[in-house]
Amino acid sequence: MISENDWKQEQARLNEVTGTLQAKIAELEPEVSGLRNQVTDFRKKFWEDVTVNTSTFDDFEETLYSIRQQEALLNERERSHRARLQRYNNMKRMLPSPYFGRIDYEEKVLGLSEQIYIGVSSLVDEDGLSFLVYDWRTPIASMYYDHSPGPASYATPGGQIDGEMLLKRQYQIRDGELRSVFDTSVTIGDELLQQALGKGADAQMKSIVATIQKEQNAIIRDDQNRMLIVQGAAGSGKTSAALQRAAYLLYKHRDRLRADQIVLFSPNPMFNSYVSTVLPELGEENMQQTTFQEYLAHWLGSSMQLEDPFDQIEYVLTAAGDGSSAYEARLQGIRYKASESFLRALQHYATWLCMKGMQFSGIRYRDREIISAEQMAAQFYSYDSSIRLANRALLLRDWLLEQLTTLERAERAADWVQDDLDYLDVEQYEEAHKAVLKKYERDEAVFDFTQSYIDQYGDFRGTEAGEGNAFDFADQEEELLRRTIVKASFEPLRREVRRFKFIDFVRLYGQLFSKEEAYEYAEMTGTAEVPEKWAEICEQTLAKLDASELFYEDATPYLYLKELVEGVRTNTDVRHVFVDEGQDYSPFQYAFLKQLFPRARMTVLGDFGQAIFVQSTNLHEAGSPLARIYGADETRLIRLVRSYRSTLEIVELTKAMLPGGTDIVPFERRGGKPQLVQLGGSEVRAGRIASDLAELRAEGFDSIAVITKTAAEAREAHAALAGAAASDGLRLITKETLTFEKGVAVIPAYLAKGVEFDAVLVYDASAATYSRESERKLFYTVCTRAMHRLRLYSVGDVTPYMGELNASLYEVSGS
Ligand SMILES: Nc1ncnc2c1ncn2[C@@H]1O[C@H](COP(=O)(O)OP(=O)(O)OP(=O)(O)O)[C@@H](O)[C@H]1O
Repeated sequence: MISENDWKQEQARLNEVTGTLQAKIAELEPEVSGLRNQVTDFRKKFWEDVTVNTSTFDDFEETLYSIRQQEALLNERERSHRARLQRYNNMKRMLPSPYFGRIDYEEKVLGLSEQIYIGVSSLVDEDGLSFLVYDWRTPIASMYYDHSPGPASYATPGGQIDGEMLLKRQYQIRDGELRSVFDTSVTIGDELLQQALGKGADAQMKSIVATIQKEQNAIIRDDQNRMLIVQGAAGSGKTSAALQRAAYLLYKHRDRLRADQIVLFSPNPMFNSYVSTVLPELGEENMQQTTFQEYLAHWLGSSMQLEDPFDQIEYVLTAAGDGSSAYEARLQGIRYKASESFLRALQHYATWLCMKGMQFSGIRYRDREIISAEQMAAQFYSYDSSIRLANRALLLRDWLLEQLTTLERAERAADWVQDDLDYLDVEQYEEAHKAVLKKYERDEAVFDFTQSYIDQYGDFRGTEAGEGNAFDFADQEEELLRRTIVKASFEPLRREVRRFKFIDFVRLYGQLFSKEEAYEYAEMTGTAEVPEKWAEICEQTLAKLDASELFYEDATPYLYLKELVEGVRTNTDVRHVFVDEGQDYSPFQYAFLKQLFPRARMTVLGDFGQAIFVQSTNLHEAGSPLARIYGADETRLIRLVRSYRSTLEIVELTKAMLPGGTDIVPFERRGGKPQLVQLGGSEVRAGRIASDLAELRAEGFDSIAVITKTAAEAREAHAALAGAAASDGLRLITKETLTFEKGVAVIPAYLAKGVEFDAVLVYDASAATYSRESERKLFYTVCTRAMHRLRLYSVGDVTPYMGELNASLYEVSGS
C-alpha cells in the first residue's frame, strides 16, 4: 500500500481524469446520436437522390455512377461516424476504471521524466496535448509488462528508447472509486494477478490486460514472424494471449487491418461463444471465428456427408477396447491421411492425372446423355502435355460450355419446345412481342436490345436465323421464345459445368484406394510407403465413399485434391490466421491452411500435453512440420510454462501425470488438495456426486463440470445425476451446444477443451475407463480444466495415471 499523501494525490488525479472523461462524453453525446440519425436518414433517402434511368447505355452508365457516388458518400459518413462512435464507446468503457497501471519513466537522452498511466484506451487532455491515459498497446506501455523498476527500454518505430523506470504502480478502480493501489518491485505485482485468478469461472472469458505477464506480452506484440508457435502448458494463458494479440494487431495496424481480416480457428462452436466477448470488451470488433469443420463443410457443400472430428474421436475412444483389426486399420488410416507423406502423394497424383486416370461424369439432359465421360476424357487428354491439371480442367470447362451452346441451338427445333410454346401465357408472348417491336422501332435501340438481350440471355450474336431476313413479327417472337425456353432448360447444366460438376471427385479420390497392390498406388502417387493395413484402409475408405460419406480424416485430403484439379481457392484478404488448440491439427491441415490464406501470418497456440487426437502435431519438437511451413527464418517458437488457471495443488497433481510435465510451474495460489473418492460400487456414484455438487455449490462455486470420457458416457451420467436429484441447473453439453453457461455441465472430455470451471468432477477415474497410454493426455486435459477444486471418482482400481503418483499429491476418501 502507499502513503496517505500519495493516496490523496492519486484520488485527486482519478477525479481529474474522470471529470475529463465525463466532459468529453457529454460533448460527444449529441454529436454521436445526431450522426446516427443522419446516417439512418441518409439510408432512407438513398434512392431519392439517385435518378434511375436505364433506357440507353448512357443513361444506364449515369445511373450506375450516381449510385456509386451515393454509396461512397454514405460509406464515408459511416466511417467517420464509426470512428467517433468508437471513441465515445471507449470513453464510456473507461469511465468506471480509467486505468490500471502507472509507470514513472525518465528518458536517458533528454532526461525528461513522465508519469504514464495505462488503461484499455488512450485519453488526451482538454487541449489535446498530453496523454492522461495511454492505451496498453502503445509502445511505451509495453514497459509496464516487460520491466520492473530500474533500467528499462522500449522499441519505437524510430528505434529503441532507453531510460530508467522510477516507479511501477497498480490500481484497482471500480465504479470510478479508487479501491487499492500497490507499488511493485517485481515485473507485475502478484497481488492483482492473485485477485484475478482467485475469482470464479465465468461464462465468458475475460480480458487480462491489467495483468499480462512478460512472456505473454512477447506473444501479444510479436510482429516480425510469419509463423508464431506457442507451446504452452494447460492454463498458461495461450488463448488469452491470442485474444489480446488480436486486439494489439488491430490497434497497431488500425489504418490497414480490419477485424474481419483476422480468422480464429477454434476447437468447437461453444468455445467460440466463450471467447467472443474479449475483443468487444477491449473496444475492438470481433475477428472472424470458425472451426475447421465449419470451413470444410462450407467448401464441401451438401454433396457428401462429412463426419466431424468429435464423431471420429468418439469412435477412437469407444471402439478402442475391441482390439479389432478394423480399428487398428482406421487408426493407421487416420495417421497416414494426416501426414505430409500423403500430401506429397496427392501432389504426385495430380501430375499422374495429367497423363491418365481422370474421372468424369457424363452430362445428361432430358433423360439422355448429351456429352459422355469418354468424350470428356478424349478432349482432356488431347491438350498439350505441358498444361497443368488445373488449367486443363479450365480448358475442358470452356470446351464443355461451347458444346452446350451448340447443343442448345440444335435443341430449339425439338418437339418438346413446340409443346412448351403452346402452353406459354399471354404475358410472355406480349413481352416477346414488345422486345421484337422495340428492336425494329429505333435504330439506336438495336444496341440496347442486344445489350439487354446479352445481359438476360447471354449469347445473342446477331447471326441467328431470321436476322437480316424479311421482317416477320411472328417468326421473330417465336424464335425469341424458343431460345428463352431452351436457354432456361440448359441453364442448370451450365451452372454445374461452371462448378466443375463434370469431374467425378468421389471416384477420383476413391481411385487412390482402389488399387490394393502397393505398386499400383506407387505408380499413381510416387510412394510405395503405405501403412501396414493398407488393404483394410482402402476397403474402409471406399465403403464410406460409396455411401457418399467422408471420414473426417479424408475431408482435408479430398478437398485438397479438389483444389489441385479445380484450381486453388484462396482467401487473399485475410492477414492473420490464429489456430487455437493447434496440436489437434494435422501437418496436412496446416499445409492446407497455408495454401488457403496465402497472404496471412499464422499464430498457432497449443499444448502437446493435450494432444488427444490421433493426428496431432507436436508443435515444438525439433523438425516439427509446423516449423517447416514457412521455414526456420520466419518462424518463432515461444514456450509458456507457468500455469495460471488451477491452484498449486491441482497443477502439482496434473503435471506429475504428464511425461515431461516437470517443466510446468504452478502459480502460487492455494486451494484444497484434489480428492479421489473410492466408491464402493457404481450404483452409489450418482448419489455421491449429487451430494458433492450440493456441497460445492454451498461453497459458492457456480460453474461446475462433471466430465466424462465420451459423449455416450455423458448421456448416461446426465440421466443418472438427474435421477439422483442433482438436476437443478444440470446441463448436458453436446457437440451441438453453442453457448457456454454457468451452472453444472455434464460434458465429454474432448468438448471441455479450452474452457475452465470452478470445480471439475471426473465422473469415472477408474482403471477400467482410463488405462491406455494413448488416453493419458485426455485425462490430463480433463483434470486441467479445474480452477479451484478437483474431485475424481473411481470404482475398483484407480487409473494408473493417478495410481503411479506420489500419494501425497491427493487425498483419498471412501463413499
Ligand atoms: N496474465 C494473466 N492474468 C490474469 N489471468 C490470466 C493470465 N494468464 C492467464 N490467465 C487466466 O488463466 C486461465 C487460463 O488461461 P487460458 O484459457 O488463456 O489458457 P490456455 O493456455 O489457453 O489453456 P488451455 O490450453 O488449458 O485451454 C484463464 O482464466 C485466464 O484468464
